[in-house]
Amino acid sequence: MTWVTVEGLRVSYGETGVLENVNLGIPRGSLVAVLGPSGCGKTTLLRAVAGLLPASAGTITVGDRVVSAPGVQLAPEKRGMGWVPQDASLFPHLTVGENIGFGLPHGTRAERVARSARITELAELVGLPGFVDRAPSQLSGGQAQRVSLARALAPRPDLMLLDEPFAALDPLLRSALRSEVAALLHDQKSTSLLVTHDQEEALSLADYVAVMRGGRLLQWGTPAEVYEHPVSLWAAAFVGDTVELDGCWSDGRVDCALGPVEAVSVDGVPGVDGTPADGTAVRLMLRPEWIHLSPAITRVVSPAALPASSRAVAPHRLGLGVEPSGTERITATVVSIAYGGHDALVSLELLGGAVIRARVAAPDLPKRGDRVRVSIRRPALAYPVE
Ligand SMILES: Nc1ncnc2c1ncn2[C@@H]1O[C@H](COP(=O)(O)OP(=O)(O)OP(=O)(O)O)[C@@H](O)[C@H]1O
Repeated sequence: MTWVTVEGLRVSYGETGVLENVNLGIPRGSLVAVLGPSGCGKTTLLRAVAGLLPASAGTITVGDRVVSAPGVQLAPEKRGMGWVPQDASLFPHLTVGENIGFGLPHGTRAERVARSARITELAELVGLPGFVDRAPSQLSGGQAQRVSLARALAPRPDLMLLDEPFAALDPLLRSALRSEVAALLHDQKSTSLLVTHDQEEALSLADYVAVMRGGRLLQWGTPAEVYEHPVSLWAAAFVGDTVELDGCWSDGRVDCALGPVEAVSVDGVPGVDGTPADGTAVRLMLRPEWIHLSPAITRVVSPAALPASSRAVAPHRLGLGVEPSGTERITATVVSIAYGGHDALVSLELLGGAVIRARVAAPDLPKRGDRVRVSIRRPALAYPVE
């Protein structure tokens, strides 16, 4: 069920338009990541939803409450939203507990008792039960961010807004804290909107990803939909690594430097009823992990019959599960390997001189200079030539 709806949102700074016709539907209890490059308008979107910026057109609804519409501009504190900023922004003169309880009423005795219980509950929830009397200056960056999260969650908001909440943390802490926070938000059944320019963060945390560019939403989908079926080459390259080759459409395949590669055409490739005409020029896109490498064996010889120095690349070193069937295979030479620990990007020179990159699990790496055969694990995507 859609809980938060943003329709036709336009936001400007003076004469300069920043957001144009933004539409979003956030299902209740889900975490949506808005992913886009610096300056595309992510923070502006979050601020408009929070009520910190007026919209010049469009409607924002939370549940059955219209919080922003022509003639309606509900004040931020009346919107029932929690905000987690990039830098925690704790009140330095208050303790951790007072920070967490900041948005909770405490006029009556019953409210003070409930507030105190909620502070204890949230301090435990974010893993800081012994910290309530500490000053914010005595916290690490990660601990401060947890307090900021607890403060935003305390009044049980209808919508959590998170503005690049992990950007200021070091990479190891960032990845640990973001999984923790995502689990916590799910456990609390929070509906959350997070903005980030980090694709790994968006893909690993979110239930849905909205890709944004130049003040507009380019694509909406689950992380897998956005990664595996990007709407444009720009979106493909922004969301992950790509291998791109020019080619020519021919009956469900694209003839390119990899030979004929099975492909699906993306909207915009000229054709009839979504099917491109044979001979249409296209740009083929694959993810590096869709490329499979196997040893370039040209004749069957028992390995035991060969001296050790001349044995071909051992199949187990090339991540050879079952080789995909039905795909064309082409020979290539390994020209370089960018080692990344868990896996590596292996650059391969094809016969015509084109260089492509394949992602290979690290224990199964070939060596520079090895000859390998290349096959494709799944249909590639064909985009219009830009
Ligand atoms: N107060 C302002 N007055 C005028 N222009 C602004 C103002 N704040 C932001 N902008 C402009 O609006 C555009 C969108 O800014 P915004 O901060 O929303 O982008 P962003 O995607 O969040 O970027 P980043 O990832 O770098 O934080 C940018 O071009 C920015 O220069």
